Amino acid sequence: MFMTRSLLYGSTNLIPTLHLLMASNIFSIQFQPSILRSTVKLHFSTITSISKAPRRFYGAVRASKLHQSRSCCSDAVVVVKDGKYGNKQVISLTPQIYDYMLANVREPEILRELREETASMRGSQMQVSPDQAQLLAMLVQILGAQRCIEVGVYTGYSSLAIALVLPESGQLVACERDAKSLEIAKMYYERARVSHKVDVRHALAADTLRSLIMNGEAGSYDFAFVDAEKRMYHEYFELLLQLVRAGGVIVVDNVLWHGKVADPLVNDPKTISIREFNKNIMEDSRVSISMVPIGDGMTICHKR
Ligand SMILES: C[S@@+](CC[C@H](N)C(=O)[O-])C[C@H]1O[C@@H](n2cnc3c(N)ncnc32)[C@H](O)[C@@H]1O
Repeated sequence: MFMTRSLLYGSTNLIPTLHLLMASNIFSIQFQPSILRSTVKLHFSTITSISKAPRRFYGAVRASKLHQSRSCCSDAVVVVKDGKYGNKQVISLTPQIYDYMLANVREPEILRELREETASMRGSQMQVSPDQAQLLAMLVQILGAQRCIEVGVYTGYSSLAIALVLPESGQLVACERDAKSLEIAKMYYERARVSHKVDVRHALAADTLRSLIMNGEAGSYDFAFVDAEKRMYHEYFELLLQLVRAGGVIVVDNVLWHGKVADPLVNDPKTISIREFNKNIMEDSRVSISMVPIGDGMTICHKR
């Protein structure tokens, strides 16, 4: 069983929140006792029929009363009761369903090895999950990206997933402030024979992004992934918006922040920063957006 960060954080932070929301009748989801016992693997929720559902619907999921359907997997399927949208069904990821999903991820062997080697390391819950890495790699491939930036490398799981699908002439600028975790990342770039595609920048990410702009590289990148300091999301995004070309993509991780962004009682600086980021991006006509409930939530921003 993979322990993604969203699953882990769900255990400690979401239960009180869920109880609170249930008490306030904002929504009700009945968890199986067995699920509660293994709450380390409780996942917030995710949505099926993304292509069919109107974007507004996702807001309705958060705001309206949710009623659990009585089905064979009654802890999984949630029916949204809302006159405007009909009785839409969304799925709440259980450990069983998430296991199933992960069993359907094509994780390259070298990524599996990196994940397993770093699993016991401090901060390993920060790593993107295999399903997230697969989505990032696919976006890079769909874009035909040559030039990418990652903000927040850690031991290199997501950057390696990107580098593996870049063409031989491709470049990934990998921004990380922690030298120790970069050593592991570099070792795996070597092992995967992608070192020539990765330009490692050991510095504060915002400084690196500013230096790229100063170097005349604005508008020359196809893809960027943001996964570093949460209080800097606004700044990273503004800098990356300069660096990415029209038609390019910026993916921002942790936009659901273990569910805390949806809880008005949580107001620590990181939560406020991500909540503000989410609010601002909704009104930002420079990009089209899609918030995807994968991992801890990722927003895909397409620059116009
Ligand atoms: C969530 S982890 C990145 C996980 C990585 N994307 C992966 O999948 O393995 C965030 C990383 O950002 C780095 N970081 C935090 N603030 C930073 C900053 N201001 N500049 C550069 N790196 C930073 C941390 O050291 C940490 O390694």
